[in-house]
Amino acid sequence: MAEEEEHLQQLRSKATELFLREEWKDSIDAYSHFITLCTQKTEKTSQTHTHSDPNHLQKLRRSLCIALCNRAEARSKLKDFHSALQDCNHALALDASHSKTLLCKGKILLCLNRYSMAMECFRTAMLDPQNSECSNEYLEKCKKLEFLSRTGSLDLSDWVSSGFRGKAPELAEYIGGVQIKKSEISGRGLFATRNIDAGSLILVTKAIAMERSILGGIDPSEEAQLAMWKNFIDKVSDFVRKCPKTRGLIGKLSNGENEEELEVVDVDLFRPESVENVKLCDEVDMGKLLAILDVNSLTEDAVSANVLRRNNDCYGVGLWLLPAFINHSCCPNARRLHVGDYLIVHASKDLKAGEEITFAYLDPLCPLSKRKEMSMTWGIHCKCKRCRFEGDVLSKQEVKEIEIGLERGMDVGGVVYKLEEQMKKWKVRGKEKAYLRASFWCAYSEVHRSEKSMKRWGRRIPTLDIVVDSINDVVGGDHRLLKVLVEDFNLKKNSGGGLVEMEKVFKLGREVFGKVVKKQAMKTLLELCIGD
Ligand SMILES: C[S@@+](CC[C@H](N)C(=O)[O-])C[C@H]1O[C@@H](n2cnc3c(N)ncnc32)[C@H](O)[C@@H]1O
Repeated sequence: MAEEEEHLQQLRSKATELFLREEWKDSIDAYSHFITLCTQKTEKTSQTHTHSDPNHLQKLRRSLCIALCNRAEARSKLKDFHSALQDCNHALALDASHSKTLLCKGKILLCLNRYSMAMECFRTAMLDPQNSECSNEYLEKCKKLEFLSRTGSLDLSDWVSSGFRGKAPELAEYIGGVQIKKSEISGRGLFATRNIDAGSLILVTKAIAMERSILGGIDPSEEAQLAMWKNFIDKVSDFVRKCPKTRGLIGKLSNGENEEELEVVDVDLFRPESVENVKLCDEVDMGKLLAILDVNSLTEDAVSANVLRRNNDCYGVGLWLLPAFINHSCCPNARRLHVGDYLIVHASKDLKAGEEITFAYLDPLCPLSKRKEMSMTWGIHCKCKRCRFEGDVLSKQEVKEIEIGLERGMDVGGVVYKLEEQMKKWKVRGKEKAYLRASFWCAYSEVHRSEKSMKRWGRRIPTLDIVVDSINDVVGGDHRLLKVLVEDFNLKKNSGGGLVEMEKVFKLGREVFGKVVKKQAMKTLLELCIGD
């Protein structure tokens, strides 16, 4: 008996030592060994009641509770949140008021963005004077995040005003008025359930996994990209293995095949607090997982990420679950912004209830042929209204000549003039005119930048603000259009005018960056936009 006690004592000391040295994996193994033996001993003792010390059972339970709590903490350090939570629940079943476990469980729930549940833990942990100060700090943080996640009232102003320097602001997951439905574009899509005005927040989602790499230069080597992609896959598969909920949800994403037959998923499953309702799936095989990542992963190419990348050549790839239901359109109505591991999606046009929310997976200010080429990498064959219209027009000899002329370095003013004249002849108006202008944006912007071209063509082609307005109407906010407007505004401001232009700039600014910043921070963004 004494030998058994001594062995347990030694095991516990070894596990604690490893834990204090932050050797998480080894300490988990040592605690697991201790927990198994201690559980057996506890059961035996409680069955026989033969031990002379009446406090013995209580001591064993206490040791078991502490060991489970420490293993939970070690597991959470390795991001094995599911098993860590199980340990916490087991420990709390032994002692419901064990404040260290309550604190540990609260922190894990906070990492999983389950704010209300975390708050409960911190409130109870506060009852222990030893942990009350720390629990209170966490409780306050949790309250703020819970409010953010309920209301979506995000404000990135301070961070933006500092030029994205320093620590990114604490964000919370938020799901606005959206639902997943069958889409006419392909498979399932994300739809607005209420009217959402341009600039308003739609979603804030934390990545399942992200990999960032300092790739150096604008054209990183294939080797560096492959290494980053491999690390990313390892991270996702590790997470999927450890977390049944994530496994269940990833299994619902498209792998690019038979999309029309895929199940329409309830958006509530993606709320961090609604864990228990997910129908768990045992396994996602590696082949399917790779296909899913291929179809649904996003690179960090949004504006804030670009700014970050400019500072340190950082480049990232990640998987965000709910945004993975957003289909592509060449006339998108939503944009994304990256902040840390979070993806922020906002409306870049006014959305009507019932309307499908779409991103541009590829540059919408490109000619159809280029867009087709780029969409091959996504494995999609876009059949949006714009592509269908341009497909018809492009078969016309005159447009072919315009394209060839551009490729051969023909005077851009002449190209724009010819295109505008042809559109008049074919009676192309409104949106359709904007489709073609968007496709030839390069030529429009170049001619307006060149004094020489403007002298020659200026009076025969539409002004830049007419072009920007019409393109903006179909592609939603775009930073290149914004840059033009800001430059125009600066010119007019210097000659004493510019109020109307300023209003336009701020409107387009909200479409490009979202309403997540105050006016002062928007000015910083506009300056960055010009500098690009
Ligand atoms: C990120 S998923 C979007 C959600 C997907 N429709 C679903 O049901 O899960 C990307 C896949 O959707 C399809 N897709 C998205 N936009 C498309 C478009 N404009 N045209 C054709 N297919 C599209 C393609 O199969 C693509 O690989």
